[in-house]
Amino acid sequence: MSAPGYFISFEGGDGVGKSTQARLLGQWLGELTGREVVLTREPGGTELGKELRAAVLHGQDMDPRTEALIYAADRAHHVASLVRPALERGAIVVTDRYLDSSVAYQSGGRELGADEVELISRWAVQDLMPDVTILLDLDPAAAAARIRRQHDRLERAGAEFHRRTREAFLARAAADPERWIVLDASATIGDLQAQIRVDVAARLELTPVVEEAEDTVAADSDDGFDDTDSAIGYTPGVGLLPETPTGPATGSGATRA
Ligand SMILES: Nc1ncnc2c1ncn2[C@@H]1O[C@H](COP(=O)(O)OP(=O)(O)O)[C@@H](O)[C@H]1O
Ligand SMILES: Cc1cn([C@H]2C[C@H](O)[C@@H](COP(=O)(O)OP(=O)(O)O)O2)c(=O)[nH]c1=O
Repeated sequence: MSAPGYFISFEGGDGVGKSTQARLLGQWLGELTGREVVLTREPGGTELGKELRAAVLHGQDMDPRTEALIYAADRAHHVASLVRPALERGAIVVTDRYLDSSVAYQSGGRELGADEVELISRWAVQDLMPDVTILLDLDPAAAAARIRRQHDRLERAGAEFHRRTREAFLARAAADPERWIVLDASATIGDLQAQIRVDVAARLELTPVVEEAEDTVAADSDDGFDDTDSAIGYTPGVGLLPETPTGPATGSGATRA
């Protein structure tokens, strides 16, 4: 039997806007459903994960298999100690990257076998997969221009690496349209968030309550993580909800069939 919570992942290249959108979605889903929301990320969603993140992003260079295993180890601990217990409590878990990043970066980017990379991670997490995965797709050069902090080891991997990674994400999404939502990340933060809310609510069979959701987007885009650069000016609450609500405007929460 599957856990009573919901598991949502954001995927895409570096700087496409995943952490910004994950934070906004998590905040809205909490208000909408009244459920606990756990906002997390890979690598580095746990204390041990922070050490693994530092090693893989800022440590010495390493061969692709070592890199793949560090991401898988981070994921195993993340799922066992944080994600699965939260889902079992009925929480909504929103993660900034998950297993699909390994397939895109370590297989698409580093050119290890896709099936092998997926197998390692599937083993690590005992096959726990997201209910919904949102791919924010953007030209890697445009995404890199959004990153104002110093680039890490993966971000320095080169244009061809990031082109392959983008293609791998798109191919993976095309192969499983029931799980994936693919969005053009060149849109504004507000327009993207509005679309994500509509799509996620539909996939998870949640009924958005527009009046209650309108006030939930804060101007502060700090995602709580220490090394992401996520400051941009925009008008809170403007353009963050669809013109036409997808569900009845009455009611006090969300329903799941
Ligand atoms: N849709 C967007 N348009 C323009 N800038 C954006 C957009 N989304 C995010 N940003 C900005 O781009 C930078 C990277 O965003 P972030 O959410 O940290 O991306 P990621 O988590 O994918 O690396 C931040 O400065 C953020 O404010
Ligand atoms: C989770 C994961 C991330 N990565 C890479 C992608 C990123 O370049 C880097 C760190 O992820 P992240 O902090 O999410 O980067 P960004 O905010 O720039 O998108 O690790 C992998 O190569 N494999 C993985 O399995």
